[in-house]
Amino acid sequence: MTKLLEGKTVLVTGASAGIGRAAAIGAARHGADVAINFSRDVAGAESAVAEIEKLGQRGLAVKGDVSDPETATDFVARAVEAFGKVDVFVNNAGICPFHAFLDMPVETFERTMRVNLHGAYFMVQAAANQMVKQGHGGAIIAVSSISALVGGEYQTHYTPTKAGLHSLMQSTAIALGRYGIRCNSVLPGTILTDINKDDLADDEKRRYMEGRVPLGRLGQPDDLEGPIVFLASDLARYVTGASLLVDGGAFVNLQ
Ligand SMILES: NC(=O)C1=CN([C@@H]2O[C@H](COP(=O)(O)OP(=O)(O)OC[C@H]3O[C@@H](n4cnc5c(N)ncnc54)[C@H](O)[C@@H]3O)[C@@H](O)[C@H]2O)C=CC1
Ligand SMILES: C[C@H](O)[C@@H]1OC(=O)[C@H](O)[C@@H]1O
Repeated sequence: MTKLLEGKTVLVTGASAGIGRAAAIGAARHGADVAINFSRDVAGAESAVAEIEKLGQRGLAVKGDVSDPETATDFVARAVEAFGKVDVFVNNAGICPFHAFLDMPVETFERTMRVNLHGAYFMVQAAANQMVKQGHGGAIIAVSSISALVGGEYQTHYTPTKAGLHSLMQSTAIALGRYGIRCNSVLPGTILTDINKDDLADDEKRRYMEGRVPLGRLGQPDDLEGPIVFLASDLARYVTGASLLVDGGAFVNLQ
């Protein structure tokens, strides 16, 4: 297999499970040393690092809640201390506590904004500052969502954060292009992870969501591995400000 990220240092937020974990392990499989951020799941973080090391790469887990701006500078500083540089930053951490619109609790709305969007802003800023200091460019990838483009009845607090991430990548692509830093997003469809375990425990809902996908199945976390590695790699050297749907065709499936 051609390794696409040989010699690179990759940072991934929220990588103790799900899509972030798949991205981190995928980056290691492609030759990168990988630092992961995690919030609470120590066992998940340790096992992700163990998998990275099993692939012959260096791994590091740094604890921190991304809604706190200091987590961003700490994560980047710890990664640089361990690996000397940051080449790729993947903003993945996110929450989606499904809830109806009319009685959305203020704290659920604010927490979702703070984790998904404010956290991303400060993380991307910290990673970009490090890349600018290094002077040899870099790649930033945001795990946005198909929900950046379409709504969800129980996701009125969530979909604006995903549209915000998509927009953040477009604006940072402009702000950082002169430094050779590329900024793109992936837009996953429905991927089977902890974030939607309760929602999809309802068989009828799960069958409905599966039925919307032309490729005939819901996604798995490692379906994101290739698209994220590609955008991180030099194969995508002229790709910036772009977004890549990874949804089995769900978005285009009107009827
Ligand atoms: N699963 C899906 O269908 C889709 C997921 N996404 C996005 O993918 C990203 C990853 O989610 P999944 O892997 O699906 O779910 P997940 O629940 O397995 O992963 C979310 C990760 O974010 C971490 N996290 C949550 N709050 C955090 C905080 N305050 N600080 C640091 N880390 C925190 C969690 O610990 C977890 O590791 C999220 O941004 C989500 O919005 C986007 C589209 C579809
Ligand atoms: C959590 C949801 O299942 C998931 O999140 C998204 O961003 C997609 O829209 C899916 O609905």
